[in-house]
Amino acid sequence: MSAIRSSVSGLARTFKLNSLPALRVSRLHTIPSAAAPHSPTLPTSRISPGSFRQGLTHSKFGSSQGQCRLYAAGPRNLGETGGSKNPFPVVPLVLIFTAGSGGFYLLVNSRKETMPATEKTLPRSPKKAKTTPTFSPKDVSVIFVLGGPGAGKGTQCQNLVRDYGFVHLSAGDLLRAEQNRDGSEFGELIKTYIREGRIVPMEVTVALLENAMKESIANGQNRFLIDGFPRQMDQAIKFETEVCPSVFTLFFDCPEEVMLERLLKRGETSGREDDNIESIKKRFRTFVNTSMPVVDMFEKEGKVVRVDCTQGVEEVYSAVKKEVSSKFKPMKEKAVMTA
Ligand SMILES: Nc1ncnc2c1ncn2[C@@H]1O[C@H](COP(=O)(O)OP(=O)(O)OP(=O)(O)O)[C@@H](O)[C@H]1O
Ligand SMILES: O=c1ccn([C@@H]2O[C@H](COP(=O)(O)O)[C@@H](O)[C@H]2O)c(=O)[nH]1
Repeated sequence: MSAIRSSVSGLARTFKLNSLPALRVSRLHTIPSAAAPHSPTLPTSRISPGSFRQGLTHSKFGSSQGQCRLYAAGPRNLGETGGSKNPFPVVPLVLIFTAGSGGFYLLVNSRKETMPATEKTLPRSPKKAKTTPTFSPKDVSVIFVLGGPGAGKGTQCQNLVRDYGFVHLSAGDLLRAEQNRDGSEFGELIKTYIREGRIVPMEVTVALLENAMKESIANGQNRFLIDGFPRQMDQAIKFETEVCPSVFTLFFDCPEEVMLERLLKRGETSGREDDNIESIKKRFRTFVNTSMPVVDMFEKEGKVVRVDCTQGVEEVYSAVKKEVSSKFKPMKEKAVMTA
């Protein structure tokens, strides 16, 4: 075996592989050498995944050249091969090399047969997580608006839109619109999650928000109230890492009994499938268990502005305005036409 190894590494440093498709070879990168029992004649300790990687780095598989350097080791003295005194060592070496190449080919082909169909089409390296947000906080301002169901988030956002020119994006509204969109592949899923008061998988919601933001930014708007989001820790991290870090979170503090009363009243006319007592109770539970930890996390970062929401709409808005004014200027009064 050692003679074979020496011979191959010393003599056959370059050989043609242009008949092997690149896919089969690239697949070898992921095969541990321990799982390569198919060619007893093949010196697997030399043809480690690392060796292939190194070889492939310098080769042009699938190109017209189609040659692959296999080993980095230097050439060996032919006289060392097995200590043989044969003055013509070329013939056994050629035989050994041919056997080795055949074994190699069989090994490569056997991997191809056992490869799952999906893996054949997958890219070799998994998609890397995004590390830079799409929008810079220098250009785009995001305020998260959080609070229990029925606390009055939407109501106060409307006031801020009027006075400060924010774009109001309610995650719940976006999800409901997607749910009702003809042909949406997520419609049924969203419906079930909303009815159960559960949090829709974040990829859907983050994509809806990001798309809506892009549209508004294209229209020259760059201040956003993101209402009812993030409601779960993973959403918060994904959004701030991949879309845009927030300026702060406006948290509407409201006891459950007040929220329940408001929601039941709203349910008389809202037509919302989750404004009923069963769904409301589930939403309260989700809020306490899943969404409050997000508020707590931002609070620890000193990024929460808490507003008491038990008062009437105007009183609550005075408190909201005070907080928002410290960071954002109100829009100028619209010019009024006079006769
Ligand atoms: N301060 C308030 N006092 C009395 N009623 C209010 C007050 N704020 C909002 N409401 C009413 O309570 C109901 C819930 O308000 P709103 O829809 O703004 O809450 P929300 O927090 O956005 O709810 P959800 O999270 O379920 O969308 C509405 O009918 C609204 O008119
Ligand atoms: O980020 C989010 C926001 C909302 N949902 C689901 O929508 C409903 C209704 O949300 P509202 O803010 O009350 O309009 C909520 O109960 C969740 O089921 C979500 O999944 N993710």
